[in-house]
Amino acid sequence: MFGYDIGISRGVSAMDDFLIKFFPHVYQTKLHAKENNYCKYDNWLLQLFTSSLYISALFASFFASKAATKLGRKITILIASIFFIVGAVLSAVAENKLMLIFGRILFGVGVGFGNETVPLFLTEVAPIQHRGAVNIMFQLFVTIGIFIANFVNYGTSMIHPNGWRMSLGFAAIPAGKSTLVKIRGVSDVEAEYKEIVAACEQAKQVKQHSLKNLLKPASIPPLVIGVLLQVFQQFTGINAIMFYAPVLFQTMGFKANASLLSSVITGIVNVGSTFVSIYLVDKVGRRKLLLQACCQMLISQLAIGTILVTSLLETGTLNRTLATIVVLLVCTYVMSFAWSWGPLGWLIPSETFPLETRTTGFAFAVSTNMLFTSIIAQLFLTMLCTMKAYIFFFFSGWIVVMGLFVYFFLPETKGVPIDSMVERVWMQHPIWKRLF
Ligand SMILES: OC[C@H]1O[C@](O)(CO)[C@@H](O)[C@@H]1O
Repeated sequence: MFGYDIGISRGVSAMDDFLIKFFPHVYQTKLHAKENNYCKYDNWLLQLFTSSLYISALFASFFASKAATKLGRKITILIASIFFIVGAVLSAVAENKLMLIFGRILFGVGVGFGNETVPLFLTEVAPIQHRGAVNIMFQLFVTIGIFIANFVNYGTSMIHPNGWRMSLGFAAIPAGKSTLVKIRGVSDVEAEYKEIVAACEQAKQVKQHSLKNLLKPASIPPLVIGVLLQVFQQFTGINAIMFYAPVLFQTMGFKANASLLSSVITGIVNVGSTFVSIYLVDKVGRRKLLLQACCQMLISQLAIGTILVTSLLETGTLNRTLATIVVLLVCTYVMSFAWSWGPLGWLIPSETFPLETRTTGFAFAVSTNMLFTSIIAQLFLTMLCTMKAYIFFFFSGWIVVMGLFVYFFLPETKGVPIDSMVERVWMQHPIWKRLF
């Protein structure tokens, strides 16, 4: 659901029928703008369409953390599905901006609940030697969601005038199915009920006041790392590509169809490279993947920036060869993100908190992800409009900072049981051990 939405909003916000209905000014600007005008989609309300969802998910993740502790992980996931269905239906039938944004907000609550519980659940149930791989199933399905959304948008963009409604409404299908499966027969109720009772009992055992506990030494390193990994994950610039690839490729001078096609290609690379991570994460560990990716992302971004600044800004177009090189570089960039910062941004915070602060601590990581995703969603088009192709150098600078952070502050957590992090990881680390 999370991935599907990331993929859907970018395509929908470039569809003419959608713009004419809700953002006629943007449509007018688009009509009169040249193909490669960096500012044609710069409209704060249009950006709010994308980012409202993440702002609501940000707040929802804290309620979800309470629900995950009190009701258990499974019930919280079920609650997420209900919000997904209502939110998707409301935005699909929207007749005005208010309905549209309200639908996005409800959908965002679903994302907050889902993103809080699913990665935690996976980490907790996984056998230790495959913990990384099992957790990365979350990110794998995020990338698959993005990919499916690309295809859906490609098809619905040819259906006038209501194709965009289908794109938004289809989000209800997978959520609807899982909820129906949940509430299907009567025979399962007993087992389910027992699980809920057991979960509540367990939750009572865990000491409350977990907010206060977050400031204890055992929780400070995972909190700092969990929050910063998410900030950095977004400052790799990935969502500038994920949300706005069609817009970005059009801005670079590709024609409308070619730009959709290029984003389908990046979608395939994204899914494929996540499998690489599943295969490697419990073998080579987390640190090596993150550091390798910083090098590859840096080189790709610098090269894209240089090509665009030198040729596009001067001549206004990219020739075929350069355009192909840019697409290839976007692929090498997405590839390295997908086997590192994408999945590990979720895995590491889910495996490093002690039990008493796990759900609250993880909620900080989730909400930081949402906050910075929405900041990028909200600001990217404005940044593109002012910085133009120099935006790639802006993200490159961040990649250097995050590489240094990993090198100095992030210990390896591969193969360490989640309840032994304090003795086996934090107390052994040259910097973090000073806390104890
Ligand atoms: O696959 C790319 C996607 O992965 C995420 O970083 C989530 O982990 C999203 O913010 C991004 O759109």
